[in-house]
Amino acid sequence: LRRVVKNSHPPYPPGPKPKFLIGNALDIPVEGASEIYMEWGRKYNSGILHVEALGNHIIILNTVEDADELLEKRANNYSDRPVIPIAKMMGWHTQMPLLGYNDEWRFHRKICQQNFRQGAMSQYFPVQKRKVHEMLQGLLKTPEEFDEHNHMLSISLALSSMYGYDPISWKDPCVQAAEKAATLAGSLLAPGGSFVNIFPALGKIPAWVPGAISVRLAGEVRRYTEEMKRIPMEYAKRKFADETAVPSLVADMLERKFTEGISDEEENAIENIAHTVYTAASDTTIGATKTFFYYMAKHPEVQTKAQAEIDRVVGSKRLPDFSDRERMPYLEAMYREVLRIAPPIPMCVPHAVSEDDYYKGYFIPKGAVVLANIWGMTHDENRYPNPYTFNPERFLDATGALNDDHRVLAYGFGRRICVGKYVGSSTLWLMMVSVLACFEIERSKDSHGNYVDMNDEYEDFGIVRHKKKIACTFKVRSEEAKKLISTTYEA
Ligand code: HEM
Repeated sequence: LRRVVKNSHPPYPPGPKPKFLIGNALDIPVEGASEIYMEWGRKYNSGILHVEALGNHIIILNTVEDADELLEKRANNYSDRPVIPIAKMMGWHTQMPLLGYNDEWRFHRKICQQNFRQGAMSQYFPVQKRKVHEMLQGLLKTPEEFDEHNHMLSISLALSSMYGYDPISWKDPCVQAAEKAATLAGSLLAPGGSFVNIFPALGKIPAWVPGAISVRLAGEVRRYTEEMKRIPMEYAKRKFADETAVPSLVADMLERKFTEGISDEEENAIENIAHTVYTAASDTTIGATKTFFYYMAKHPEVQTKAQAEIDRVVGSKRLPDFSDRERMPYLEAMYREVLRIAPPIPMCVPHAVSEDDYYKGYFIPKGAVVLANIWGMTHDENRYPNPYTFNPERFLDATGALNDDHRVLAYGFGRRICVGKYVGSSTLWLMMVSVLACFEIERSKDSHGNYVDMNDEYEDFGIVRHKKKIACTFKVRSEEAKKLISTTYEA
């Protein structure tokens, strides 16, 4: 009786009824989770939901108000991360988004904040401009390979700014290792992607045992991940020794190491951060760029308005620059709309609860995983009327100036909010404005001149969601634009 009294607590938030022994294991969605959780929200008439599978509790937050209350105001209790057994087997457990809420994470976060705060952004402008110009050059030469140019922009930008490593082609061994690691890891990290996440003991089965697929795949990810770390790190060290290193996070660390001296802890943290940025920054920026291409091809009228603003502010004698940003409200609204209509991490990176908590009369147990449904929040009709329509004007007032909705929910919440959001924002903005300054993006046509169907689907890779490949063309806007791309690139 004493145990029953001690263990009694208010109810969990509403959700599907758990089944005997397995709880909600079969209810937890594997694909399109954000839409399903929104439906549950309507069904159970609640913005906060609960499911339980094999002793693991999951809390889903469908509204900004609940996310603000728990992840922001009660951040002390909601900033941990769940332990994901397969991540350790892949060698990803030291990546910053997966670190627990502890001193190691605080130390990493401090270094990131020093390097990626808004005031430090101008140090990345030269490399961002160079990489975006390389993308324009690629789109000019081989427009049909727009998807590869998109991947190259994000991957090479991260490698260049973190290590001073400049991959020149898609076939670069480091880029290849990154692509393979990301694809395999995506499938293993997806909900239900590996039984090891549910039964950690399965991770101890040797890879050669028939059926130990997750163990084998995790081993492959680990090998590719080691390559992703080794190749650019060795390169950075070689360049430093030759005194030919260009500015980068790692070059700066090596410089300080051999002049003033730094602790092993700091050296380790910087190596981790360099590697984290390369994975955290690329998949998200690639996803947002795919969405941008898709909506431009789908909505030529939006493209025309954005190009009119670019022509008015920048003209045709130069390419756009960061100093133009403040004078381009329509482009800014478009950047916000791209991240609203398709947030690249629709269910956020999971947070975890450090201590038992009570909210709105419900019980939230210690250790519960908290999923913030970012997609659900950016498709809330009360916040964004006609949420499925791509409409940058929702971020403008009647005079065409930006309204006061400055918050980009796609970057997450509280103390774990994306620490690279200013880097992401400046890269995406410069990419969008530069591509539109130089190209018309159009739906592809068949041999009879009829538009071919656009694929409207998205697909999930682990926690990241990307637009499926689309058929579109990139036509350079003018001879002047063509010349600008070539000459700026050569300069
Ligand atoms: C469009 C671009 C991006 C989007 C949409 C995005 C989104 C996110 C989200 C949703 C989170 C989790 C937030 C939370 O847990 O509440 C996150 C975490 C993180 N992001 Fe980004 N991100 C982007 C670009 C970047 C870039 C460019 C960098 C690096 C320069 C970066 C580095 C990180 C890191 C290190 C974390 C982990 C933070 C922590 O756990 O404390 N991200 N990002």
